[in-house]
Amino acid sequence: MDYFPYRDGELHAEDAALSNIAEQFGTPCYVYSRAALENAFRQYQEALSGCDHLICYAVKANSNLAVLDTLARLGAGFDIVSAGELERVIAAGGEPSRVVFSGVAKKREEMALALELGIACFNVESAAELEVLADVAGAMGLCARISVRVNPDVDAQTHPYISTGLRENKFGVTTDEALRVYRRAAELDSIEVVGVDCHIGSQLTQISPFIDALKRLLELVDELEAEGITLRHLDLGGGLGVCYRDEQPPSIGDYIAAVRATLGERKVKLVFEPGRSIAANAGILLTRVEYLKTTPDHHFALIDAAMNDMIRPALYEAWLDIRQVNADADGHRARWDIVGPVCETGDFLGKDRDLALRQGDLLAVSGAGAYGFTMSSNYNSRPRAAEVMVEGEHVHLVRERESFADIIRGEHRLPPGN
Ligand SMILES: Cc1ncc(COP(=O)(O)O)c(C=O)c1O
Ligand SMILES: N[C@@H](CCCC[NH3+])C(=O)O
Repeated sequence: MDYFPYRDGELHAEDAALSNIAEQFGTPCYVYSRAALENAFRQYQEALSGCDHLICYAVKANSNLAVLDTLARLGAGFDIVSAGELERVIAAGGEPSRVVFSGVAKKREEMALALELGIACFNVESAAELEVLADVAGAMGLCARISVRVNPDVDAQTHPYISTGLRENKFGVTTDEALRVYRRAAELDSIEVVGVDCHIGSQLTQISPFIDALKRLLELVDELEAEGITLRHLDLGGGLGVCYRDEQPPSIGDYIAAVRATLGERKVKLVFEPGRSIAANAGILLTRVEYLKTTPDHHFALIDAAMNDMIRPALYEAWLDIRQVNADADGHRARWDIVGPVCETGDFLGKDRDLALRQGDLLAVSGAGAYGFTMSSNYNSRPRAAEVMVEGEHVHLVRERESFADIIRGEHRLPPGN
């Protein structure tokens, strides 16, 4: 199902014409399809039917309240990495009892908030964190449910910046260290051991690294069981890739089926933390060509979106498809570099794209629903983009474009006379 189809020569989001959205809300603007989000989430649900599970959407991928609300209504849990993400989940109507808390450097006050709200589980990433958590929970007279994040040392075969399950990465603990952390956790009154987790990286396009990681976790589960420490859930993290260009990631169904087959008859609750595979292809970034400029070496299309709006191409050399909203455009056909207004040579959204462009044309950057807006910034004092969510032909403004007042909120000049 294509949630961003061409109809009568014009690109739409579901049944809403992108040109109307640009007219009404301006550009740059993130446009999300509610149906696409729901469809991806339901694929996880269907693949996990008949099996005790919790699908904790990774809030960092796209934390807009409307996105969280959409998923919460389908029964999603949430994977968070900060108190701010937890507050967002609550603000969107999510259930704290379905939240897992990942992150290598949780602060005491973040732990306290999560304990007060009664989250499902802390994914503990070090022995030192366990001690602090036990102390915070003890002082509150509460018990913290924990899982230990294991770094299984498997190669996720993805971009090095988004690979997290190798020995040299900062995430989690080795399996040997995990045994020690679990033994210590079992001794602490304010800690309840409930699970084990890992997250080996993002944008994985093969199943085998997931299965290798799972097998290592299962060995650990058995070792712990032999010591009398029983785990109730197994959290494989997120990481399933999507097709941005020509990648062929496994389908959600095939991935989950492979996990279930590896588990066999074991009775353990399965937890997943998908982000990208739910949100990436549910969003586009709508932008307008401000100017065209041809130099001796290059054709540049200067657009009104920039690396501050979508940093993935600059940060990971990520490739995102760029389509013309008007399919019948009869502009200047050339191989264009699609670049933004920011004063950095790395400010590009695409290079060498075969398009027929005119000044004023609208472009849609695909695969922008995950790690798009959430990684945006105010660099160059640019207001962050508006976000809209489409439902059929209805378009809801789900985040207003920032104003200059928003940008300088909280800043102060020096006191007069100094
Ligand atoms: C702990 C954890 N869980 C889940 C995710 C979501 O990953 P993805 O968006 O690749 O599914 C991430 C980000 O990579 C993460 O760090
Ligand atoms: N931000 C990354 C994904 C990292 C996920 C965080 N562990 C991306 O855009 O691909």
